[in-house]
Amino acid sequence: MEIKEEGASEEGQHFLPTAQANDPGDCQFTSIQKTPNEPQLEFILACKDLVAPVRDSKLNTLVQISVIHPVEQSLTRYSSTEIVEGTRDPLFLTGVTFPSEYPIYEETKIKLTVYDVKDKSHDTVRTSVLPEHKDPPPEVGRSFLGYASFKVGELLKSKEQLLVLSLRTSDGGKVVGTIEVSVVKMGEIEDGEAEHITTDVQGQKCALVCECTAPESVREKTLEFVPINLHLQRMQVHSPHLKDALYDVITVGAPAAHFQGFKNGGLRKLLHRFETERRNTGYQFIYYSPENTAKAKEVLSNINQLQPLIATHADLLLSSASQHSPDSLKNSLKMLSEKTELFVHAFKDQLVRSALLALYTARPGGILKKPPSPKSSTEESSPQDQPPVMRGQDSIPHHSDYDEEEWDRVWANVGKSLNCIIAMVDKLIERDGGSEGSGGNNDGEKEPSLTDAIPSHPREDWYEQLYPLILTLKDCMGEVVNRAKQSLTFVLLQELAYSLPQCLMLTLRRDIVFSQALAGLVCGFIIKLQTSLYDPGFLQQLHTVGLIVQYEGLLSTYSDEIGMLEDMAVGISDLKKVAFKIIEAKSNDVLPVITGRREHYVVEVKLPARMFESLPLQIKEGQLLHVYPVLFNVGINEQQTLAERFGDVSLQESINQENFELLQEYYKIFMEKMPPDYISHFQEQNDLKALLENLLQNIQSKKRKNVEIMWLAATICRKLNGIRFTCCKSAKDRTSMSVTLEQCSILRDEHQLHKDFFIRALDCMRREGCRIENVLKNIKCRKYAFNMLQLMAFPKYYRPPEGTYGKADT
Ligand SMILES: O=P(O)(O)O[C@H]1[C@H](O)[C@@H](O)[C@H](O)[C@H](O)[C@@H]1OP(=O)(O)O
Repeated sequence: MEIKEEGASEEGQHFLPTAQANDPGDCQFTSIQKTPNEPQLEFILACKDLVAPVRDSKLNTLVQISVIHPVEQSLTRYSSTEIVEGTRDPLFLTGVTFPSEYPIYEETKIKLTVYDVKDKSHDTVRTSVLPEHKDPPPEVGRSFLGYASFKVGELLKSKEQLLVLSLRTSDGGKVVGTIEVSVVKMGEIEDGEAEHITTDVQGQKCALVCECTAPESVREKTLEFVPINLHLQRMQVHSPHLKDALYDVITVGAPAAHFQGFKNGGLRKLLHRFETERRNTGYQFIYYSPENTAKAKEVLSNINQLQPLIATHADLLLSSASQHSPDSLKNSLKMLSEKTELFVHAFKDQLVRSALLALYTARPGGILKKPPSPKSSTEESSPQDQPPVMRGQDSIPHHSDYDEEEWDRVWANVGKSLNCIIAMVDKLIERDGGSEGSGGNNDGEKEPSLTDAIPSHPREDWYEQLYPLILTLKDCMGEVVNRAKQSLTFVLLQELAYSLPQCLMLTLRRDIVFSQALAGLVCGFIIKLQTSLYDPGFLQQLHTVGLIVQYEGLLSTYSDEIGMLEDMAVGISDLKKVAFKIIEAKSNDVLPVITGRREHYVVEVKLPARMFESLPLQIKEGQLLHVYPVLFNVGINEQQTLAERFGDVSLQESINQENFELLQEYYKIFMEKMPPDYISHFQEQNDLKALLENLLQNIQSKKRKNVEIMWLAATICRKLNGIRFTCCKSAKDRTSMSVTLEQCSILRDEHQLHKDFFIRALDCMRREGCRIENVLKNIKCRKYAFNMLQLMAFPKYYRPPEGTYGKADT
């Protein structure tokens, strides 16, 4: 994998005011020779023999880079390296880059301060300008180890542009190790000389890249999101007799959270365990199903909408009453009744009831208070059956006081209050000489007892009669809202309280894996689109069915690769949430744009006008184009032998079975949605049904290292116009064996490669072809990283020729 440093720290660029940077006074300083647009200065850092403050304790080091400008003599924090853990000789991958416009001169001094970081969570680096003699204030979570400084000129003029400086304690006395500063020569990385830099330098784990391009505070471990060794493997076949043909396979390292490691397994297992634990957790956390959680959110949202509406309609009713207007009174009552009924209906679910009990059980204690109750004006002194109502936080009853029926009564009180209002309105209108009642409740029924209980008032004031009833309705409603909000929030908190920390870790892992998978998919989709742009059958398939995306995995179900495969399986499955949209490019910028959130992403692919014009209308109109990802895995190396003899291959078996079903489902949709004439021609050419049956038999046969599964899956994918991927851990060794074998098989099956030449062609591809270049690019050595012993465990056609493999430092 390559790491490239790009650009320079924006943080650093903002420290000095522009006026100062352009100050003619600066000309007295010696400028650094440079080519326009190239960084002015780039260097990398390494420490040696660091002395830990406490003997034998581990060091997690970071270097803070500060600049002392020759005019100001003030110290400006410029950037810092990544943290390198657990070594006294850290080599930092994060370089230091000063862009061409940054005002540094040979006289500019650079100060390097080395810290031991104890608590990474505090390690946000703040920018500041300090007087030179002042050290930065102590940082929480890190302790100062030592510092060194040098002038830029000294570095540039040093032998091989390398300085080895002693690191000293702050009083300048004790030496606590050395720091090497080494200039990166321009073009070095572009020339490929630095291609051997990997994420794991001499055992030092590092996940940072392009550090200098972003302010340190917003660095989030960039490299974790980058796919490993992503390439397009293309075979183009020219033949004097047959049509030319093109075969593409995207090769990429397994999308997995490599940096987090696989000690606890991968996503497939972790997600499953998380769900199970959540469900089975006992008393402290109550498990609510996703449906209940959704219901709680829905009820809360209904309450928030309806409560103010009801209050408004209640006020309108009072206003109609004060105007003594029967029609307006009836209308207001109608609206009030409708909304109140909706409100009451919202609580029909058992959830609030059970959540109230759960809340009560979780937080015993509190004071019981008398509830408001709906009553007509005559009922003031004789409430019958009045339920106690809890108010606010302190209202949760003692255990012995809890009355499970109470909620029903509180809730029913709203309905009763409404009925009292209806009865009163009827009465008032009736007494006012109106001949019709207001209609009672929804069914046209009145509550006779309530109506009868309202006494007659000559020349009565409607407002005064209705006001206390409206107040009671609002009170009763307030009581219901209080309880419902408390209990439903409690439901939502259960989920959060239990799952938040684990959920965040899992989400991060899933995001890391997904982003790697997505990068590969976007690449594969764009390539497929470009190669098939003038194939009408393909375009029709694209918008009517969508594309199959088939991944071939070569990971073993043993040791770390189990977790890798578990990550990969989830990452690939998550790709079904991605849809593509093709738009016309309006400028030269044709980079794809990804929008959306975890549940749904849209990738906009831009095509130049001429190409865009040739697309079917549906695609031009922006129809979303879907993908159907499937993964088939067959471990082939010595680790898989161990898994088969002493371990467990069930992960591979279930992945293959599940994905077979997905593939079959795609085939079904394909057959249903593509036009009949296309299908009849397609069937004449390909017997997909037989291939699928054969694949299923092989999946179920439990044969060891059954590579037939991969061959069949790849063949089916090609016949279905799909996008092909091949993956192993680093996509350089096993992947190389597999894609070359696939290419030779295609030449044999589709392009008349004679069987006598099969092995020769295969060896030749592996020895001379682009895969050995891929290996060279990755590890600076033309050797597949296999030894004899490993190869003995490989299926026959996966062994490279003599001389192309051996001990290689990967
Ligand atoms: O490209 P890979 O097959 O994942 O490379 C493996 C190789 O197969 C194995 O023999 C060797 O010991 C290394 O583990 C390679 O993995 P790296 O990720 O270290 O390249």
